[in-house]
Amino acid sequence: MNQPGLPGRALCSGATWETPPRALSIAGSDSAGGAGMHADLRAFLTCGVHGMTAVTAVTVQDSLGVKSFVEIPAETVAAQIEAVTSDIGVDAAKTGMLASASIIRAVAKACHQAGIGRDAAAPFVVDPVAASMHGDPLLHADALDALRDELFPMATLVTPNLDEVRLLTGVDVRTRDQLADAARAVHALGPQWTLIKSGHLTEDPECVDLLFDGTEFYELPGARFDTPHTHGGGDTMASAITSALARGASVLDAVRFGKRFVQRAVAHSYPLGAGVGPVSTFWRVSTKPI
Ligand SMILES: Nc1ncnc2c1ncn2[C@@H]1O[C@H](COP(=O)(O)OP(=O)(O)OP(=O)(O)O)[C@@H](O)[C@H]1O
Ligand SMILES: Cc1ncc(COP(=O)(O)O)c(N)n1
Repeated sequence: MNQPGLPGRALCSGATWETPPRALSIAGSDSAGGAGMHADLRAFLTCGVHGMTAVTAVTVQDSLGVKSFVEIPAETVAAQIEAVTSDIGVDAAKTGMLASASIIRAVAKACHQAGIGRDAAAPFVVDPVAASMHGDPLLHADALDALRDELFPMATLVTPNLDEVRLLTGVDVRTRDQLADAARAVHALGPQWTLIKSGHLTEDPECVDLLFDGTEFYELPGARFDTPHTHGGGDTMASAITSALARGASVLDAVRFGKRFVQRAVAHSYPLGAGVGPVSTFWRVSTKPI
């Protein structure tokens, strides 16, 4: 759904800027700046994509966990999606924290109307965020059915971690060779592609994620870095994938790019506060003196 942007605007000495691909994050905010829509916008920027947001919830969060959150009314979430997609357009979208069943239903309807989804013009990445890495819930327990029934069948790609796999399907993955069972069980919920992330297999010396299209399995190998600072890793990966999709990549290429991107982000993670620090995209931007 690449629509021509406004004509490039002359800045200085003949320079012009063209409208970059446009990606939409439907997610919660993280006051600590590590995860959620903050991570999404950083990944979009560093992947050369214009980022837009539909905020679903405002969390009170620091490096030690989520203290509380307030939800945005479902109709306001839908209105944000409607506003930006009808005026600006969208080349790919992703979801993160959705908080409640009513927000999920509103997102599904608004995305369908905006041409976002597996059978629509703009690819749709559903990251089924259920809890923070500290275990604080970010999704009401009664919203799982809505996630499974309304959103998964619309998704171009779903990207659960192993806790989310267990919540959604009951499959409990303890070793790498059980990832394929998890991928089959998640895939049965209706997405076009399924990516099972292996970050929580902490006994495994590597981080080998598994991608499945319903027929073929694709292993995504990667080193496991010895760092506790992986806050926002899932959001960063899903947003890098969404950026690549917005730029026209195939799902397989986009996921391979997302894996390389998050690997480097984990490798450059840093401590922050008294708890867990974020993965970093600083390696993609200039740190020259200002
Ligand atoms: N210590 C690590 N070293 C290298 N890669 C990692 C590490 N931890 C996670 N990853 C990778 O980061 C990506 C995110 O995986 P993970 O399973 O942690 O998702 P998540 O739980 O949704 O992330 P988040 O921490 O944001 O909740 C995957 O590609 C995973 O393999
Ligand atoms: C708003 C928001 N969205 C997502 C996460 C998950 O990230 P993590 O699992 O790294 O805590 C989070 N903590 N906050």
